[in-house]
Amino acid sequence: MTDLWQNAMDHAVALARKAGSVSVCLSFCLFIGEESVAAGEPCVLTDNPTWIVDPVDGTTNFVHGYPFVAVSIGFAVNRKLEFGVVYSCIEDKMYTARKGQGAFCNGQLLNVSDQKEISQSIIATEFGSNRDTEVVDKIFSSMRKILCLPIHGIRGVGTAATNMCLVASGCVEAYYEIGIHCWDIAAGAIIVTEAGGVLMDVDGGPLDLMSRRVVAANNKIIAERIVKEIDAFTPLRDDASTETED
Ligand SMILES: Nc1ncnc2c1ncn2[C@@H]1O[C@H](CO)[C@@H](O)[C@H]1OP(=O)(O)O
Ligand SMILES: [Mg+2]
Repeated sequence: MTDLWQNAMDHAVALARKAGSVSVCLSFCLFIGEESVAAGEPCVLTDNPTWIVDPVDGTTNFVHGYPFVAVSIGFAVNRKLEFGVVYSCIEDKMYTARKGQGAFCNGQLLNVSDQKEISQSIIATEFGSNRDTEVVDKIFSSMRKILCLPIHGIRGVGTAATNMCLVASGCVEAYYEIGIHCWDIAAGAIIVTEAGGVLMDVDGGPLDLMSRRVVAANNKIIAERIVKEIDAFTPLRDDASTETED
């Protein structure tokens, strides 16, 4: 039987190669994109097939020439991700994952790290974009507590999509951040789970794509260990102005 979404995924791969020029929509699909939402389009995830796109993830990096920028294309049906494509443009790394079929980087199968000891782990996170001192204090407090568990180190390449692919690749054990948007993490989310990893909210509950909070980890042990140390806060949801009743 023809795999309809595989065809769509191949289309996404081809488009991601044209980094920065993504303007894609099948006629029956909805679209959530950083630029379209900034232009006033709704940001609501329904059961309809929906593209969730960030044409340039790592905008600050891009502006400064810091060499990590990604195109992120997720595709959800019935609010569940069917596939994800992240193209790390400068590195020329194409990460792909189709539900139930594994995660790949340039065609090589990806597996998360099998590390269970937090003290042997590298954790990725970011300082974020919010400069309110209360928020910055919470971000530093979380980092301080996690660093002093202790862990091997903290990293972050400035793009959520790439940070998640690094979890999928086994280079870092986990990535967490508060303040990102659904288009930053949608594609990376399925790449992480297809590589064997787990996703959760920063309070340990299930991931909510619209909540602007994410923990992606190689396993539940590491995820739950860092959740204990995160000073959580609650940014305005991505779907705040468009929430519909279920
Ligand atoms: N207002 C903002 N400023 C900077 N980074 C932001 C942001 N909102 C979300 N992010 C995302 O957070 C991560 C870095 O902390 C990046 O994936 C970045 O995506 P962006 O480059 O597409 O904006
Ligand atoms: Mg982004």
